[in-house]
Amino acid sequence: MEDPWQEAYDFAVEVARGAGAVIRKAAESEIKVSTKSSTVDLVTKTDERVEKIIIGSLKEQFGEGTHCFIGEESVANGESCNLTDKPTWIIDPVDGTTNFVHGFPFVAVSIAFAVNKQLEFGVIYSCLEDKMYRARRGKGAFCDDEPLAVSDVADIHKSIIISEHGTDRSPEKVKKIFSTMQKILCIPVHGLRGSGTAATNMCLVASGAVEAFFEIGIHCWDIAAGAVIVKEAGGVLLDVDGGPFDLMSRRMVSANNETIARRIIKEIEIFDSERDDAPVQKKKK
Ligand SMILES: Nc1ncnc2c1ncn2[C@@H]1O[C@H](CO)[C@@H](O)[C@H]1OP(=O)(O)O
Ligand SMILES: [Mg+2]
Repeated sequence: MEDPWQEAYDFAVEVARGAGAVIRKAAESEIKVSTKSSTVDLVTKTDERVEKIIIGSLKEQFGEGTHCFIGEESVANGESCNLTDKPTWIIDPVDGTTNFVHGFPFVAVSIAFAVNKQLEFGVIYSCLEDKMYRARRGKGAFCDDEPLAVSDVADIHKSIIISEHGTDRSPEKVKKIFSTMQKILCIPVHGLRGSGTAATNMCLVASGAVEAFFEIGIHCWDIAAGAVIVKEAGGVLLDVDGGPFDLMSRRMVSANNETIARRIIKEIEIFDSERDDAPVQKKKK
């Protein structure tokens, strides 16, 4: 078969659009909030409902036996988070749940697809802005059919960098996060930002609106689709220690180029976070 995954790619775009419409509608009604690992780790009925809709549609289209599914809420409910060679969908139904709860206007549906552990395509629908980002390996990245390209800034002093604070409030981790941000701010850079969703942050790198986004603590479903979009827009992905990007490692630097990525890496204070594919799966965040 010449182009085996085009149908899956097109279908993912439509599924993301439909899921985004459900989220938009839910954002207009009363949002009932529960918590997962801590009081700041939020989940809503919409997260669970939208994940069921997405996985249900994909299973109906592609069959349950041949394709595997890694979804944020399924993993929180005890399902496995192992990436195998099988065709695998990696799904975050509502990336930016805290934003969704507060009405902060960046919320994204993130759907990625990997085969033989290689990411084939990624779709991110920023549903409150109504922007559809997508990329297929080797075929470029787009936002609503406009090609995307990363910024050409190579001087860190002329950059905007995104990072986030995560959901862990242990003082040692928060201290490292703020110390890293302080060091980067004082390089100095033009500014620090954060949209509250890793998926949208990666789209901002791919669009050239910022030069880099890095974070420790994120999960594979937060960054899988964004990884394809950043790469296809001409950007780079690295581990926070400068090694190769590892989707299951819960940490990542995405940037417009390697010079910017490596300059940021010099300042990052690394802290531990259990891998997504750690042998014993607990409820974690
Ligand atoms: N423990 C964690 N630490 C850091 N970021 C996390 C995190 N858990 C989830 N994230 C994700 O990182 C971004 C903000 O830090 C969001 O995309 C958020 O996804 P979520 O909204 O789906 O939970
Ligand atoms: Mg997420």
